[in-house]
Amino acid sequence: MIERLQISYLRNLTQINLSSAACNVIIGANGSGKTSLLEAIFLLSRGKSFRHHQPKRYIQHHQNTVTVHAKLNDASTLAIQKQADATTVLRLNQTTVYNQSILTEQLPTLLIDPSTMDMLEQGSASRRQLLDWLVFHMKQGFHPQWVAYQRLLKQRNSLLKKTRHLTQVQLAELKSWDKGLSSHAALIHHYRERIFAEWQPYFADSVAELLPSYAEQLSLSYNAGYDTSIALDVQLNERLEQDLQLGYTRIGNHRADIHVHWRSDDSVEMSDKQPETTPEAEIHNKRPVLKEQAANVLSRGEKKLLITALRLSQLPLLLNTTKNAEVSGNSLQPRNTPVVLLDDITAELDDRAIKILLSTLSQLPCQVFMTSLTDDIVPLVLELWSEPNVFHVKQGQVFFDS
Ligand SMILES: Nc1ncnc2c1ncn2[C@@H]1O[C@H](COP(=O)(O)OP(=O)(O)OP(=O)(O)O)[C@@H](O)[C@H]1O
Repeated sequence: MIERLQISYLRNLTQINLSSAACNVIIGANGSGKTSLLEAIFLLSRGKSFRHHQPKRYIQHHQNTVTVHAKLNDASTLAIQKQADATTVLRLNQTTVYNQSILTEQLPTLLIDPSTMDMLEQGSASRRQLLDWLVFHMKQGFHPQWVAYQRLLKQRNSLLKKTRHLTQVQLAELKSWDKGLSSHAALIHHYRERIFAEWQPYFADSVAELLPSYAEQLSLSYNAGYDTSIALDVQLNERLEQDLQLGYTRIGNHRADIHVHWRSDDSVEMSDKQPETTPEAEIHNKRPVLKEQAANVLSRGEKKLLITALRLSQLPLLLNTTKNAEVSGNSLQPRNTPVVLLDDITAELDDRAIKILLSTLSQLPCQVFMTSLTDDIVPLVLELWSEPNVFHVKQGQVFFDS
């Protein structure tokens, strides 16, 4: 849990130094700097912003460096310093570390941002990251495999981009990369599949709470990104000509996806009208799998609830795993307390959903930072948490409401 947070030169936050509690409410007008505060915590945990990729966009104008420093309740300290050219320095307990994953592991951060509606409709990356966030924190072996896979994939893609006709030497090199990709792929899929199976009942529970009338209709599916019954290198070999034409690798773990499906009594009829071909069906040349995406059926408000359910359902699962917990007294306590960032939920969710979300969070051993335009949320927070911290943000200055 973050006890003290220091931020220098992040957007309009010049010098911030605050002490935090289990629940922290950040109230401020539009443009005051509330979201930047959440962005700072996310940056420390993940090494990137959830709003912009380029550091020069979030480093304060006329400054070269942004710094975020946190002291956790176990006295450990974490720090990130980023320059406009993306040069990054990371520190754990004042010692420089070279992998962001070390800080990510110390400070698991979950952003519940129901405004990100495109998550259901657009490319697979954000849905895949949703699953990978869980797998990273729950399966120790996952990250090294993922890093090794990405490295080989990058090499393969740059070769495919460079030429459409491989020399014998290049072909031999590519085949050795494919062997490596194949063995990493099998493990990555294995970890993802396991965690996905564990996640499903938690997702069903969250849907039952947040979207009770659709509890029967909504379900998740996981697509590995390739046909997992055949070794990836065999399939890559078969598709080599196509990949050379495309200039990139079309199948593999990097194409994995999570879908939310909608099933109704007339789902066959609905599906027949809008058939969806999954990559696996395409690879096999099988009959297309007919499915209806929940995003095609749900209203805007319901999609927000669904995105909230997807994220919220991850927390109890993470907290229930032994890798992330240790015995303290008679109970299991999380080793690294997850930090939940809630951005402007009062503008995105109705009162019922806010109540469910906050009461669920208040019962979990996690730390919460939430932003709000007004202090209407404070009475509910006071009901649910014993000693929340309330901050007011005005033009980049943070004031503690004692
Ligand atoms: N690189 C930058 N340097 C300085 N100020 C910036 C920079 N980028 C954005 N800002 C300003 O920082 C302020 C804080 O923005 P932020 O998004 O954190 O506000 P917010 O309180 O969350 O607002 P809203 O409720 O509208 O989302 C804005 O006024 C914005 O114009």
